[in-house]
Amino acid sequence: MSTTPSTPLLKDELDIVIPTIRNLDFLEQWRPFFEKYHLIIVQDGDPSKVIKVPEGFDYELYNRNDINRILGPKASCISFKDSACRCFGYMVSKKKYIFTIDDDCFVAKDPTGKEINALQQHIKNLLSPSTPHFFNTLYDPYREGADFVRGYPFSMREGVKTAVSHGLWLNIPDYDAPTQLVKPRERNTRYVDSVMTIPKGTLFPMCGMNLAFDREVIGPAMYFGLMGDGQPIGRYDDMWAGWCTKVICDHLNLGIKTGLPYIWHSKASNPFVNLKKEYNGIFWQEEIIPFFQTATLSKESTTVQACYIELAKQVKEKLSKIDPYFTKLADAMVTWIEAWDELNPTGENLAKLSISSKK
Ligand SMILES: O=c1ccn([C@@H]2O[C@H](COP(=O)(O)OP(=O)(O)O[C@H]3O[C@@H](CO)[C@H](O)[C@H]3O)[C@@H](O)[C@H]2O)c(=O)[nH]1
Ligand SMILES: [Mn+2]
Repeated sequence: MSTTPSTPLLKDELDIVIPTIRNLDFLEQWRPFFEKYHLIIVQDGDPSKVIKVPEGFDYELYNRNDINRILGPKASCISFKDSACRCFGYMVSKKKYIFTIDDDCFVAKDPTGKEINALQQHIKNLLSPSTPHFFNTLYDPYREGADFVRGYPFSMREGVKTAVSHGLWLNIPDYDAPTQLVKPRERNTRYVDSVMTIPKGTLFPMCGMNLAFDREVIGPAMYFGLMGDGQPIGRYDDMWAGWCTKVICDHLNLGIKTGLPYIWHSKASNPFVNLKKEYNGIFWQEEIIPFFQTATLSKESTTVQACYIELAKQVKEKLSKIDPYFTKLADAMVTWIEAWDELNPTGENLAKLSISSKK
């Protein structure tokens, strides 16, 4: 008889956020795993298009008109005609956890042929600690049938709170355009049965395709940077969020895990279109990465919002020399936090709001 403790459903504490430009038939395959959850659908592109959602799902849907109505001028920080728009869903959610998935991602099978409940694995990842300060060579020590290995300091075995769970993809890998062009037929067939904590001080390329996070702990850092219509860059929205989030997680002693669960990524987007979107990013990231690698946050920054605002100031000071886009991005980062706090008033920022309204 299995003694493995069952994973809580968290059905009333988790929203599923889906950015989309198409009908959501893909949900049929996820129905057994998703039907109990509330969906937040962020419709991108033409707001007059009707997005069909299969019967039986509980959802709220926001198109561009809704985003403009709700945020007013602050809607300028939400990308248009890019999957980065998904972060609006994080902002309007009222739940503790978020899982975001693309509409061309389906249920994958593990090597035994069993369908993978990606959401359940993300919840497992988020509910168990991370180990960013000392690498466990047997990977996730909190997993059934594993543990800390010899030489792992007992004083560090409690781990830290997990803020982000980064899942992977079978079939179409999340490659950049140059790699896609060179290896058009490459498919990811390797199922690696592992979850690892990304060590403190190490950045990683966060993909928004199959991603979950603790919204109460790290939500304000999950701004998917300004991309798409009118912007000189695309397909770096999730990367930007991941780099900001990792610097802030390291500062606030929070963990990020990557590995299981896998989803089945069914469609490769057009590599030529992607090359146009990524072009600047491929050059700029050679300067962006050293910026994040050397970014430091002050000890006075003890909340995600404070860290994020401090980071935005550094982006404006240190990256604007690359391109004026970074001044716009830094301003959008501040607007995002203002919008987040407006939609998610807490004790602290309520006090600030009341002070500013008395001026
Ligand atoms: O203008 C758009 C285009 C697409 N979407 C929705 O976003 C996701 C991802 O779209 P798609 O699967 O077509 O693109 P990919 O290249 O596979 O996406 C990966 O690259 C990253 C781009 O930033 C993204 O995070 C990865 O998932 C789908 O749900 C589309 O419907 C959109 O909203 N607006
Ligand atoms: Mn895709």
